[in-house]
Parts: sequence; structure tokens; C-alpha cells
Amino acid sequence: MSILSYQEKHDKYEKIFSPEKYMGFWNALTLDKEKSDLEVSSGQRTMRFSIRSINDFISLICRRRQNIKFHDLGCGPSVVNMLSAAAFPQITSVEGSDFLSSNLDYLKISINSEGKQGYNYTKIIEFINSMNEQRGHLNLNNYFIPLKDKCLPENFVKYDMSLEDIFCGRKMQWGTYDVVVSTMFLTDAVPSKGHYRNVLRTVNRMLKLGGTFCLLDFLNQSFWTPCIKGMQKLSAVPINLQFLEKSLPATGFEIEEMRVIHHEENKFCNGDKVACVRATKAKDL
Ligand SMILES: C[S@@+](CC[C@H](N)C(=O)[O-])C[C@H]1O[C@@H](n2cnc3c(N)ncnc32)[C@H](O)[C@@H]1O
Repeated sequence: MSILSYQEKHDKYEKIFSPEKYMGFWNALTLDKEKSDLEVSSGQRTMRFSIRSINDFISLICRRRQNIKFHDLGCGPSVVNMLSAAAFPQITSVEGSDFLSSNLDYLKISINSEGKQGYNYTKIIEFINSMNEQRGHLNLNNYFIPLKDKCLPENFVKYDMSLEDIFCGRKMQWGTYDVVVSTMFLTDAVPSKGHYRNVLRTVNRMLKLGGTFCLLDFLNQSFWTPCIKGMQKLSAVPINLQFLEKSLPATGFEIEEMRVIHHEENKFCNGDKVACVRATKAKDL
């Protein structure tokens, strides 16, 4: 099977990427063992690692701050990170962004229907709840209420990571975010390591001084096999830990914590590890 080059993939993405299939992939990989497709079940640990890391990260930040403005960069069609964030009373504004209108439309459907249309988040919510002692005020049925409150329709931003001006001229409130997260996304979204660093610079500009960035990404992957129509492979930028250890400080961040898990099998991407980094904006660039 051929691997689509970055440009081919970028130009065709809206046609080949299916939000429904991608979310089915989450279901299979994370929580629902019965529905789990054997072919991709090896990713289960990775998805759990992602949910748990983001939740731990948000818990930590919420112990230190109030009135938190939260952005999920490259959210895709998933409200997983946003659901986790919105359930914390300290987080008062939740945003998400991606370059595909179909993803953002799918997100809106999921939020407006409280997960009854689009993806059924029940299992994910159960998993998030099982990790968190602060959720006495919420139960499975009202998890979407704070999300709808904190995430207004204009909080979905369409933008393209690979461009210099990723927000495409949109008036951005630079320096106002307390938290930016980005999961399983950047190596897939940009054409080169140089572009990857540009995105880190953009995140630096978005954050307040002392604001926090949580980056979760695949290491050493050169292609990605998402649940897309036709199961084509898509090129990705291969990065390693040394790249992150150099690039984050060079773009104004201090690394606070780094966690890594290894893949047992590489069925859904060819990377061998997933890294999760918590970094603080230490200086303006
Ligand atoms: C693997 S999904 C990750 C989604 C989500 N963060 C998660 O953890 O499930 C990768 C996402 O990257 C987005 N993407 C790919 N290229 C992009 C680009 N140039 N700009 C913005 N988003 C892009 C796709 O639309 C897709 O939703």
C-alpha cells in the first residue's frame, strides 16, 4: 500500500478522512472490548494513556489556577479532551480547533445532542469518572451540560497547522490562554520538523506567561494509518524525544514532566512510542 505524501494527503484530507470512522476507532481502541476490532486492539493502551494523561494534567493545573481558558489544538472530531476539561469547575472556557469542517460539524452535533447523535461517549465518560474523585457534582447524564455552557459555537476554530498564519487571519487573542493541549496530532498535521517548531512557537504566543502546554504525540512514526476511507497510509513527521527536548526550550517552554509508553504492536501507526509532555511557557519569544 502506498503512503500519501504530505501535499497529496493535505489536499485530499476532507475526502478521505471520516469523522465517524475515526471515532469508531476510539471506541475499539479504548474501552469497549466487545466491540474492539482485533486488528486494532493493540492501540487500546495508547488511547487509555491519552485519556489518563490529559485528565491527570488537567487535575494538576486546576489545583493551581482558577478561571482557566482551555484550547484543544487539533481536536479532530473528538470531544474527549474537552469533556474531561469542562467537568472541572476551574475551567471556564473551552475551545477546540481543526482544519476540517467535517470534524467541526461532527463535534457540534455531538455536543448539541449530548452524545446521542454522533459518537456515544458513555464509555469514555465512565473511564474519565473512574479516575477522578472531584466528579461528585456530575453524573453520566449531565456531563455535557458544563461543556455546552463553556464551549460556545464560536469557540470552534477552523485553521490549518501547516500554514505560517495557522488561524488564517482570524483575530486571535494572543497571550490569553492558560492551557493548550494537543493529542496524537502534530506529527500528522505538519509537513516537516520546521513546521512542527512553528506550531510550538504559535502555542507559545497563545499562552499566558506561566501557562501550560500538554503535548501528546507519536514518536518515530513516518506514516499514520487512521480509520479513513480506503485505509490508505498517510505520511507523518518522524520525531524523537531528543527533538522535543531541544525544540520545546528553543520555543520558550520549560519541560516539567515527560511520560513515554511503548507500543507492543504497531498496527495503527508505525511509531514505536507515545510521549506526553507537560511544559510551561517560561518566556515570550
Ligand atoms: C489523529 S487525529 C487526532 C484528533 C484528536 N486530537 C484526538 O486525540 O483524537 C488527527 C487530526 O489532525 C487533523 N489535521 C491534519 N492535518 C491538519 C492540518 N494541516 N491542520 C489542522 N489539522 C490537521 C485532522 O483533521 C485530524 O482530525
